[in-house]
Amino acid sequence: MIEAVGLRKVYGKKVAVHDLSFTVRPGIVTGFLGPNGSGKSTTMRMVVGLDRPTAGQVLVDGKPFSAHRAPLSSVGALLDAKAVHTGRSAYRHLQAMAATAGIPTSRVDEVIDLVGLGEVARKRAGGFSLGMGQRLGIASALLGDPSTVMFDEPVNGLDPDGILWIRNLMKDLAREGRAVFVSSHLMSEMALTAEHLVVIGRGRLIADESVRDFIARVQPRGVTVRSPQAEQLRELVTAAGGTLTPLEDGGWDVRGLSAEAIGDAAAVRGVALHELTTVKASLEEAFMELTAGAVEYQAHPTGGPGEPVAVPGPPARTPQEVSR
Ligand SMILES: Nc1ncnc2c1ncn2[C@@H]1O[C@H](COP(=O)(O)OP(=O)(O)OP(=O)(O)O)[C@@H](O)[C@H]1O
Repeated sequence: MIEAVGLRKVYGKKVAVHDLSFTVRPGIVTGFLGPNGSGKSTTMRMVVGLDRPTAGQVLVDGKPFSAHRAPLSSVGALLDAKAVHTGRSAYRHLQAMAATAGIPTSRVDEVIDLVGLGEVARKRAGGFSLGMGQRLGIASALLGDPSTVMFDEPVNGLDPDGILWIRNLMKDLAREGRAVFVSSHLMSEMALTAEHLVVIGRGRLIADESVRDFIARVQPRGVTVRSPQAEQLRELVTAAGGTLTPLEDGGWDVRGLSAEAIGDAAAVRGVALHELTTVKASLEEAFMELTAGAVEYQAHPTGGPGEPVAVPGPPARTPQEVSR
């Protein structure tokens, strides 16, 4: 478990983290989100004592990381996967770490199996692919069987198999009762992995709540309605002040009315409905909306011919958004 209380970090004139308080609880995956430069890495480094807070404190299982007798058993961190690339084999690298921390060698074999590096464990880790390096970084993080794991951008640059593997691993680690804290830029991935979110912008807390509550803070994207009585549906929606746009598969996207209002109006007029679904915003849409004022390095549209415009438009609706 991680508890940050009034955490602050100043580099010269730059306030990287402002009075940040949040809790990462055991048994769930907590996603750590924020635009570039918002202070995620700085915060994670403070958790494991790699950066000293200017003010406030961060506790792991009730005490500072430095006060733990067996730090590798309190927090296992993957902060920079490249940092574990070495001239040694993966096995020797983990064995050296284990020896330093008083961890039995049998645990080295366990974590090598756990991350699926068995076949290459005796090869020089410096020659590893990004995905293999990531697995070795995770093996290092898990070596001490820690109660808390913390991963900074663990799926960066990985192929779909690697991403799926890390997603399942994080969920399994949480199911085992560990606190799992993970940062990522990939919103669709976070939506599939995290149950809870800590969201920051310019070093300040924007949200510390469930993914569901975070998404519920923004307006739904409309209501999908399907009816065999299309004409009557159109009339009743228009009469109630809503607008309809036909969907490719025969349904309607209704704006300006809630699902309840449409359902009630249809019931009064005896119009059958085969579908009535509120379309929630995706995590990405909610994130864009709620962090809009907190983007450190904003790209501005230049308007020049052929110039890419960096401000994102609303993404197309996906089945995932409908079902969330
Ligand atoms: N050692 C340092 N010295 C000076 N400024 C720093 C240092 N480390 C980070 N910063 C600044 O603090 C702010 C937060 O940086 P940090 O790397 O924590 O953000 P981040 O959310 O992890 O960003 P990203 O998503 O791009 O990795 C940035 O403005 C960064 O430039």
